[in-house]
Amino acid sequence: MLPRVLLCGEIEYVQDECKKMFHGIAEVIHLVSDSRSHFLSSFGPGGPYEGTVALYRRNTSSEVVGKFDAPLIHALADTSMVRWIAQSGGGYDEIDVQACKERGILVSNTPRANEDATATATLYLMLSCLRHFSMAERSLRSGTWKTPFNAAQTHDVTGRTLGILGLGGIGLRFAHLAHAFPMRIIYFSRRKAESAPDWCEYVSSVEELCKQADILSLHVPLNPSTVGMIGEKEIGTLQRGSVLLNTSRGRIMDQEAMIRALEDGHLSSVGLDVYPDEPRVDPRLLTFPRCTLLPHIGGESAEAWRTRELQALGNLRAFVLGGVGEDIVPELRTVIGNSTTL
Ligand SMILES: O=C(O)C(=O)CO
Repeated sequence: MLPRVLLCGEIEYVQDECKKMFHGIAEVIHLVSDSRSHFLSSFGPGGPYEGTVALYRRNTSSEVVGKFDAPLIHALADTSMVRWIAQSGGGYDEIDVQACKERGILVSNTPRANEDATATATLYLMLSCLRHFSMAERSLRSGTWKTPFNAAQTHDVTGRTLGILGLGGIGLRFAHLAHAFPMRIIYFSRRKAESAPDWCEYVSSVEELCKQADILSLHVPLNPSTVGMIGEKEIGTLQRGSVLLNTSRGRIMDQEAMIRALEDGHLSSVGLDVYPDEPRVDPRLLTFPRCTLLPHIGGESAEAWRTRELQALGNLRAFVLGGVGEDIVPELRTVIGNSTTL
């Protein structure tokens, strides 16, 4: 019997490639569960997922199965042969990687795949927040032409200082896109990025970044050390009238502090693609017409989706063939070699 690979979330863009990639080496099966308990009880003998050694995972699967939190990972390790989870997406905050580490399950993600899409979305948010493009379009569509758009409250990009928090793939790509404009670009990362161009200045702390920037853009992954990283103190350190952009994860921001700063005008607007409790959007955010709000579509373009599906499946294929795939998430890189073979 061939080992089985379970798709927790559909492949939409590379179905033919998927068939070819696993032909003769693994049987690709689909999620049939309608609940978390059914999912977890289906890996045993005679169950629909018997013989599954690896999972492909999209965040959409959490609607049925829930997040891959510690209880799910432990149950999976107890009841199945699953040793690899290939997350489709750059963010893997819905998977408890520490629990995976304890149980010898490796996790890969798809860095690079949606760098361009997410950086472009961030650029759009920056321009829209400064020039109120989203508000202007809403006024046209509602039949009021330019009202309540008010040019006196909009601003050019020229001369602004863009502060980038996290110069990984997306942060760096955004820096390159923004460099087309006459602005100063600074960044803070845990360490100085070797790939940073000369014009992208390193500052030594988040505080310094907030002091100098009048547009702050967040590009760090969500993990226990980044939850609430931008809160009251950091927002207060930004200059009055600053703009905040977030295309990473909602919980990196303290949403209450952000809303208070919008209410008292300390932040002139925010451009968001992500929220702490998606798909719920705090209704208070909808009352600030100058903010641009997207429904977490930053990383979604046809090219990005295709690339991330291929990359995640490639990681699974490498695991099935050789016991280890690529793109293992940083927290688990030291585990390679333990418990990963079929
Ligand atoms: O790749 C991800 O994790 C995303 O959230 C894309 O927006």
